Amino acid sequence: MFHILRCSRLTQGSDRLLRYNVTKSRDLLLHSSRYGQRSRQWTTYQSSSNSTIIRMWSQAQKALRLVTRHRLKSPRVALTFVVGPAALTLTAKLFGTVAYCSANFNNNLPVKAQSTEKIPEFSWALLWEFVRPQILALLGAIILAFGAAALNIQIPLMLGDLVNVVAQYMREHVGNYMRDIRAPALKLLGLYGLQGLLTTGYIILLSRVGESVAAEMRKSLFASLLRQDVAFFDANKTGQLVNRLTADIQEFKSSFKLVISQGLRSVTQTVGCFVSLYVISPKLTGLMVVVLPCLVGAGALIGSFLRKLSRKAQEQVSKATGVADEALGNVRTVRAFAMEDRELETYATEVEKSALMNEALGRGIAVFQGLSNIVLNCLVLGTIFAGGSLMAHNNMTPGDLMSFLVASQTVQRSLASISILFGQMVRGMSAGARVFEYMTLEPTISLTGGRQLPRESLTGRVDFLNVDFSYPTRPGNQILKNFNLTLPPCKTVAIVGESGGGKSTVAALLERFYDPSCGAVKLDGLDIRTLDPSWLRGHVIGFISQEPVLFGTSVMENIRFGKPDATDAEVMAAAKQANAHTFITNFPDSYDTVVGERGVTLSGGQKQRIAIARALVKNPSVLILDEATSALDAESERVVQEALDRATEGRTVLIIAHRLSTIQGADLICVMSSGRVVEAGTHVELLRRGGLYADLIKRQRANEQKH
Ligand SMILES: Nc1ncnc2c1ncn2[C@@H]1O[C@H](COP(=O)(O)OP(=O)(O)OP(=O)(O)O)[C@@H](O)[C@H]1O
Repeated sequence: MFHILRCSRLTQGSDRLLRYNVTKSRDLLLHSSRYGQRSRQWTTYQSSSNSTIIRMWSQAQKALRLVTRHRLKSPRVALTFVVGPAALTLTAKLFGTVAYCSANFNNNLPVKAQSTEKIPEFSWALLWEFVRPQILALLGAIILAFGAAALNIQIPLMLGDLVNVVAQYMREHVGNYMRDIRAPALKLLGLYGLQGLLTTGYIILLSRVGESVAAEMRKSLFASLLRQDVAFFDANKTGQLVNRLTADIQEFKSSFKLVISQGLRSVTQTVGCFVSLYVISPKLTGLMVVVLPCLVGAGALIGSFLRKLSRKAQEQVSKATGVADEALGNVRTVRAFAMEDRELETYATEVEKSALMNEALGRGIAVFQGLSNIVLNCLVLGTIFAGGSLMAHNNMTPGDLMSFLVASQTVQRSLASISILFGQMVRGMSAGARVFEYMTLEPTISLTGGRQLPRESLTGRVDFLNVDFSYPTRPGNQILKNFNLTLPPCKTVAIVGESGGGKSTVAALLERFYDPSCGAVKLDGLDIRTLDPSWLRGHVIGFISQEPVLFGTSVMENIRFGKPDATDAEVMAAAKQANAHTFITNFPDSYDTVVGERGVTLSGGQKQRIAIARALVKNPSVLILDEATSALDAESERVVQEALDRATEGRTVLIIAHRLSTIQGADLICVMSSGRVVEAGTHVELLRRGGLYADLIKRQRANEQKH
């Protein structure tokens, strides 16, 4: 029965592990679930230990009844009947649980935490900044946890007193059993009650501290991430950044809480119970001091082997999850190519590999547990033999032996938990260090600071003067070389040229997403590096891209994104200018229509017109259109083009174009090649010149005729 129970718990453990990994890609779920698992496991571990003591006591009572019935008065026999079976159950159960928990705890290590990626340094000073506002609650939690641990040291001694009363009554059959047992029993009960209260108190306080520290860390990290340069996001994957915001902070919070509560408790109990053990029986304690380190060492060896197995299994599960994540994320492409079966096959292969690895891990855990049970039962038997011999020579009472066994279990349990907590602390500090790394990162282009020009006097003239530029992620690849271009106020300038020639890069420099390595970008004759970047992006420049990104909120909120304090009337005026008002008001919820994730419920043309309204609501002096109509069909293009023509009136406009038909009316067309402008003029002038532009037009017309 015991074995079946254990097996079922093992299976549950693997299932949980698998579920946990399957949700890995969904960071938020993963981490709440991971924490859930950890606290569940910890509770299992704790409650099973506590229930073991209760079970031990009830078994001892059963044995006592047996002894009384058979009038067995010899202490040796009493020992065998009373303490022996109970202690055997206790130790087997306790260490079985410890083995299970240690193995399973390690199963749940995040792959990332074990990977070989460079780990930044942990900053205690920064942690202090977050903990300081909660210092009173934290001190309160520490005091309560310390009190609970101190009481736990008393429990074995009081259990011993209780057993001594029982044993004496059995031996002598004098006195009033109920009267004699009442005082120690009530004392023990009071102790349990007080310990329960202290435990509740410190868990509540610690959870308050943990949650508030984690929330502040999240806010601070998110604020720091939002401040970073665009180049930072070129170099770091969004998933990894979100991971720091969720997984790492969750890991740090769990470790912080566990290390303070359980760590303090375990260390206090280990030291306290060890002193108790020595006071009860120095000889037996000496024996334990010799044997215990050998067992702990052997356990650590097997544990490290299991950890390696666990890591491999988890990496495999992550791989399988990656396949599912990609297929589900790109389900339209999978459907369009009818690749469902192939995706399923790939996923199934990866899942089967991970199942095999987890099975091997399960076998390893089973062997570990089996061995632990055997060794620990032998240990208890040894203690009983040695203790029995001491009792036979009247050097120990049954109560002392009971106290010794319970206290030694507390020591073993505390040692096991310290070893687990040590690993947890290392992981927590690594996670914290990763969080602090980005929290302290200073962007090279700050969000604010610099001049803001009066709106009335702003002409909107833009100059690119001798600009050289390479992307920070590819410093060896120079995109712009001595690039010069002027956008005269209220004129439309189009840039055309080969794909990858650097047209969008010009727009990115104007928005000051990057700074040129040489030369300058000027607005109204002022280097934009001297201007306030938030003012520049928020008030001066409007940007409409080929694939507009909308947020999953209402149409109203999406347009207002361009100017948070815009009134409803301003939003509607912008929508009218963008040819969007009619289709928006045709929706049943009008401007309150929720557009779905990234605007998935709208057509391409509708999305684009909302994006135009979003750009127009801030009434920008300079408008950048990056291939704004190239993703649309002919009818949508016509409607959007109409909106754009209206939107560009009275502004300086930079059009980045592929389809040359849309820019023929531009005041100036610049042809880019090898990172610089090689031809410039109007459509007619350039055609007449018969250079690169004329070639591009010819090629495009030929292509159109072919189709
Ligand atoms: N964030 C980035 N990090 C590194 N390199 C980049 C980045 N963005 C673009 N590039 C590179 O810079 C070069 C110019 O890209 P850009 O997008 O400016 O070209 P483009 O002329 O707009 O191209 P297309 O017409 O195809 O959109 C390309 O070689 C591209 O690979």
